[in-house]
Amino acid sequence: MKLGFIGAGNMSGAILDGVLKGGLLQAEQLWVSNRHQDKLERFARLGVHTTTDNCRVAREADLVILGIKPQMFGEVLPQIADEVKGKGVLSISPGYSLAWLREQLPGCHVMRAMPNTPLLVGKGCTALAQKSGDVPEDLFEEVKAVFSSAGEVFVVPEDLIDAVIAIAGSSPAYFFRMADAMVQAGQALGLEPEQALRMAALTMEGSARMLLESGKTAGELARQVCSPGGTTLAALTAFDDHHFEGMVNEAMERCVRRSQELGK
Ligand SMILES: NC(=O)C1=CN([C@@H]2O[C@H](COP(=O)(O)OP(=O)(O)OC[C@H]3O[C@@H](n4cnc5c(N)ncnc54)[C@H](OP(=O)(O)O)[C@@H]3O)[C@@H](O)[C@H]2O)C=CC1
Ligand SMILES: O=C(O)[C@@H]1CCC=N1
Repeated sequence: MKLGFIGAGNMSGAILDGVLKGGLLQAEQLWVSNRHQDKLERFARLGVHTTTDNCRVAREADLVILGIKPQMFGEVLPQIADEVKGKGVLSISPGYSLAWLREQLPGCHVMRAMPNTPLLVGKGCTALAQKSGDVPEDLFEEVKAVFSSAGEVFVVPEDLIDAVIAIAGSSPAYFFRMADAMVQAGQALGLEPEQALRMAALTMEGSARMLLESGKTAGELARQVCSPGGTTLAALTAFDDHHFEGMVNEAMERCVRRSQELGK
C-alpha cells in the first residue's frame, strides 16, 4: 500500500510516525504534501516522499489522509477530486459527514476517523466511523491497521464521532490543562517545576493504568484515595464548590456543538 498525507501538520506527523515506528509501512511507501516547503523538511529527513503539490500525493497514494484543517477542505477537495477517483480518502476532521465528503469526492471510497495526538507515543485512541457501502473491506482493514500501529481503534456509528471528539479527540488538551494547573499550584507550594511536572504526569499515567486494569470504576478508585476526614476529601470539596462535573459536561457539549458548526 502507498499512503499519502495532504497537510504536513501535527496529526499527519503523529500518524506517519506511528506507521513507521510500528513497522507497518516503509518510508518509500509514504507521501506527504504541504503548501509550504518548510513543514516538509522533517518528513524528508525520514526518507518519505515530499511535495508541495497535493495532486501528486493524490496520484501516487492508494489511500489519502486529509491532514488539513476543516477550513481548508473547500480549497483542497476540488483540487484532488479527479486524482482520487477509485481510491481511499480518509477525513480526520470534525464536522464534515461521510455523505458530504462523498458529494465532494464522487467515485472515491470515503472514510472518517477521529484520532488523537497520543498517537505520537504509540498510545493513540482512534474512532473509525463504520464502513459505509462502497468501501472495500480490505481498504477499511488497512485504515484500521494504520491507527492500530500506534494505539487502539474503536469502530463506531458515524453519528457518535462528535461524542468521540469530546471524549478523546480534543480531550488530551483537557488533561494538559489540568496538569499545567497542578504544576503551577505545585510551584506556588514550593516544588521545582520539573519535579512538579513529573509528579503530576506520573500520577496521571498511573491513574489511567488503574482505570484500565483494576476493573474498578473511576468513582470507586477515587473513593479508595479518600481517608475519612483526610486530605483528599478536603481537596475534593473545591471540585464540588466549583461544579467540576458541570464544567466538564459543558466543555464536552461545547466541543460537540463546535464540531456540528464546522460541518455547516
Ligand atoms: N491536532 C489534533 O489534536 C487533532 C486534529 N485533528 C484533525 O486533523 C486535521 C489536521 O489538524 P492538525 O494536524 O492539528 O493541523 P496543523 O495545522 O498542524 O496541520 C495542517 C497542515 O495543513 C497544511 N495546509 C494548509 N492548507 C494546505 C493546502 N491548501 N495544501 C496543503 N497543505 C495545507 C498546513 O500547512 P502550513 O502550516 O504550511 O500552512 C499545515 O501543515 C484537522 O482536520 C483536525 O481537525 C483530529 C484529531 C486530533
Ligand atoms: O480542535 C480541533 O478542532 C481538533 C479536532 C480534535 C482535536 N483537535
